[in-house]
Amino acid sequence: MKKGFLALETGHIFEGQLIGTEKEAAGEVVFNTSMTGYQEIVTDPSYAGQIVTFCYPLIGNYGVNHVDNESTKLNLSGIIIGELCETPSHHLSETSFNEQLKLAGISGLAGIDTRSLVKLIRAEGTVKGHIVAEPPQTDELNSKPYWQTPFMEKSFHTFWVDKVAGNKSAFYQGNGPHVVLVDCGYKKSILDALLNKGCSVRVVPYSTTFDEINKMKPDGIVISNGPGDPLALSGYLNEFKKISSVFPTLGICLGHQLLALAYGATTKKLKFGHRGGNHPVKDLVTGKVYMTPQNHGYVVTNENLKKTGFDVTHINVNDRSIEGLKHSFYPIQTIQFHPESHPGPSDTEYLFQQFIQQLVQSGDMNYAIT
Ligand SMILES: NC(=O)CC[C@H](N)C(=O)O
Repeated sequence: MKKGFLALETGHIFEGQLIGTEKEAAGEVVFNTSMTGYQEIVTDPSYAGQIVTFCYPLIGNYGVNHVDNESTKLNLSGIIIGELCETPSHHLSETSFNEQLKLAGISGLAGIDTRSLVKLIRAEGTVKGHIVAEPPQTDELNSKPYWQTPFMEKSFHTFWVDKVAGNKSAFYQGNGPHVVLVDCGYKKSILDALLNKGCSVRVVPYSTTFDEINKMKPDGIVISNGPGDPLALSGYLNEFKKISSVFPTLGICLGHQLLALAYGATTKKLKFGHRGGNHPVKDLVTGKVYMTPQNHGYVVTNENLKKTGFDVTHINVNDRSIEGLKHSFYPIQTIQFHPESHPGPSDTEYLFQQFIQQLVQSGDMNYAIT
């Protein structure tokens, strides 16, 4: 394997071996603490613009299959791992992780001391990084243009430029409530969670207007997860507000942030984000704490929240940040974490159940939730 380097905005350089397509890559360097689920992570659209460091030391050991992809593409900019396993063992495995990276045109580095990299990110905050074949010169490392790309500010729109060509609205017939899934870069597991409960689901792009959605006569709306800074969608907030003030709405991750912004809340960037499979979240209504899968760099803040009509329903037990909101007047529930899991625990799947129950009741439907 060829030598390769991770150069960080802080001036630190890590040496490892190039994997995947062995091309140069750049992005915001983040870390994920999940012990399994690398296939779901690399295919989760929310990582667009980011280089993901896997904290778990061995990656690739159970290979890659055709059922666990969260989207049809690998959306992240690169990956960083400790040890790459090239001899996977799993009854579903069809190819190796390295092969998957190559086919998708994604580069990465193996043999990196991920523990010290993660400690650095925790101390310095999320940093920009370049995966390169030659160690960069000091003057390059110190030059502003090298670090100028605003990965997170532009990742949503860059992701959609790539996606639009192959993405059409789709309809999936079920025998339950009709849900419009507003696609901001949705994970397949969100669609599956709704379909498994019998819903009919229409997937529409994030730019679909209230009038267009109204004509579809949905029973409810789910606004999905997605990449980048939620403020990149400022131009669409009015429509999200109109849609959610008429139809029962569930917002997940980016969808949660967008609904909060639409009603006048603010968002900020976390120092190093929440990405992993065991983030404890307290449901303030029941007092129960759930383990949740998470993947986000931005959060809704308490500032202005009173004026929005939203009440906090869930908080993060580690840093007390906002994890869920419910509107006091409109039927809107939003959550910062991922009830659809994949990867991670499905303890909060009950939120889909609650949402669908609400649609059934408001639509006066004769339908049993599975
Ligand atoms: N998973 C998501 O939807 C992430 C939302 C947003 N891009 C963030 O990083 O905070």
